[in-house]
Amino acid sequence: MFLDRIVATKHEEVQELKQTLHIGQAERTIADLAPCRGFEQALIGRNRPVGLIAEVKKASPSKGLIRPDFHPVSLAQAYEQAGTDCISVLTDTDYFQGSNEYLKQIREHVNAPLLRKDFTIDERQIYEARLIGADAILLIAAILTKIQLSTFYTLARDLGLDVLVEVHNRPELETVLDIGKASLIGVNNRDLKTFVTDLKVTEELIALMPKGIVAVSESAIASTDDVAFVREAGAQAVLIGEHFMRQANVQDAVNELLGPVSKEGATR
Ligand SMILES: O=P(O)(O)OC[C@@H](O)[C@@H](O)c1c[nH]c2ccccc12
Repeated sequence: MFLDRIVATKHEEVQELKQTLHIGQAERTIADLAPCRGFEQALIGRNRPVGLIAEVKKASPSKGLIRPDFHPVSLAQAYEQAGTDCISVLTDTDYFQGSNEYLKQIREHVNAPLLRKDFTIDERQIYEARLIGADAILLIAAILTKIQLSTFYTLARDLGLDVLVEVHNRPELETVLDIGKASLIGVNNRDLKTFVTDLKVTEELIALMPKGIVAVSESAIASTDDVAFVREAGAQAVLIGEHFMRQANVQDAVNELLGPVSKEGATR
């Protein structure tokens, strides 16, 4: 199964990270870094009625090569021009053809808060995320124990990072709510084990979230009807990759899907 393979690959990568990333040294370096840009805060104070995390994504295991003509910095700049609130950057190399380098380069050229999109299974990856310039990390409930979710969450916050905790079903959401730490929760409409997508997952799970959670609907959003559906279901923000990556003009695509930036932003 694909998710098991990815996690196995991550274990190998973590073994390599153990040779190159020393936690004490990382902590000292991080202490001197500029503070993170507020990722969650950017979604709360969003530029449009619905918040947008636009994703820089070259390929995926389910769709293969999505954008052959791939220039990560130009794409991120186009997203920023379009008034995206945040940007997600895939850093996994083997399955998504992403790279830490892409995130570093984007960090140098755009101001929007950045999500390091990867499969975090070890604390070292959290230090690494902060060191390459991320403002937030993703924690995927499907691949972590409750204890890992809790300790990784706290470590990330201690390093100044925001955390998007991703769930796909009710037991995962219940675990995350039971830990009681997450304020930003993403519902992945795609089952990472089967690749089946269904926007109704957003509807089902956001209904179970307490007030005060910033809810993000992730994956398979490609039309204004899709955006309207997940908003109606209570999503404050959407995470969109493939749809934008398939458009020649990414900036226009954002404005067509989400409407123009409105001064009222979240209040409308
Ligand atoms: O390209 P899409 O269908 O718009 O989806 C974006 C994002 O939600 C998706 O890339 C994603 C959501 N959760 C993940 C976890 C790992 C890798 C990728 C993802």
